[in-house]
Amino acid sequence: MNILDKIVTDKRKEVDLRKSLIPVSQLEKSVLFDYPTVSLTDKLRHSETGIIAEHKRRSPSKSVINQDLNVQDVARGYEAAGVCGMSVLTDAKYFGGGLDDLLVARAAVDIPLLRKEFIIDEYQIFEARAHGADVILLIAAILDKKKIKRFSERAQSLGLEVLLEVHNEEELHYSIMPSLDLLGVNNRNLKTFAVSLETSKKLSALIPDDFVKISESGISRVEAIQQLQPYGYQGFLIGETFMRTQNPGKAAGEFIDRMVI
Ligand SMILES: O=P(O)(O)OC[C@@H](O)[C@@H](O)c1c[nH]c2ccccc12
Repeated sequence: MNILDKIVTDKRKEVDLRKSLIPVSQLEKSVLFDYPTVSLTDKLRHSETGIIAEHKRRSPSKSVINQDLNVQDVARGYEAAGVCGMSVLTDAKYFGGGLDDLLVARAAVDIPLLRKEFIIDEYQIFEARAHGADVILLIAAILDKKKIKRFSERAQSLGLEVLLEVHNEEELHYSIMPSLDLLGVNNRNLKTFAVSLETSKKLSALIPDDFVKISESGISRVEAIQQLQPYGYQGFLIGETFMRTQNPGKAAGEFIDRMVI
């Protein structure tokens, strides 16, 4: 079993348990459920930098990245740095995150928040909405076309935007549909952890212009972004490069400063 299969197997059990504890009807009653959402798409279309900064304590590929920070500080730091949005890992077992992190970030900042999660069930979309997300991630590698359609339509009906993540041409072919807002190319292969910016370059021409394109993972230098921009990328998802430092907000701010010189 590859790591992605393992994550999905565990996620199935986790979601079934969560569902039995908190029904959708209860999530719908949460204060945040009807709270207005902010558009990441709009922010990226009007930005010259397009940085989406991630909160990630650890990962299966890198083990511990940074366990010592508090989410509120990180979120405020990212917002002050001028990022377009923040991605919050909510998976506990493999990434050390949780839905509480999303709630704390929501209380701290107004920038668009992405729930970074392995979504395999519509229930998780209701959870995302109830915990202050503006955008959800759908990973093509773990979903089929029918699910992508059902989940993305559900998300949009709840006022959320949808970022679809792909890693290869085949995934792109079956998953492009009008109910998506943002198309992300993951430079990291989630099954092998191999990282290559070439993935973003190769797939860019196959993504229709109506979607905002995001390049995800393995970005550590401004030069990488300058290489990707001519391929039409308007968003850049960066985690480790910022989270490895003691002050991710400061690192993001310095990175952005270097971009606009
Ligand atoms: O830390 P990096 O290499 O900058 O990567 C961030 C982000 O792209 C990565 O965490 C990610 C992209 N897609 C995912 C799907 C699930 C979990 C994590 C991810």
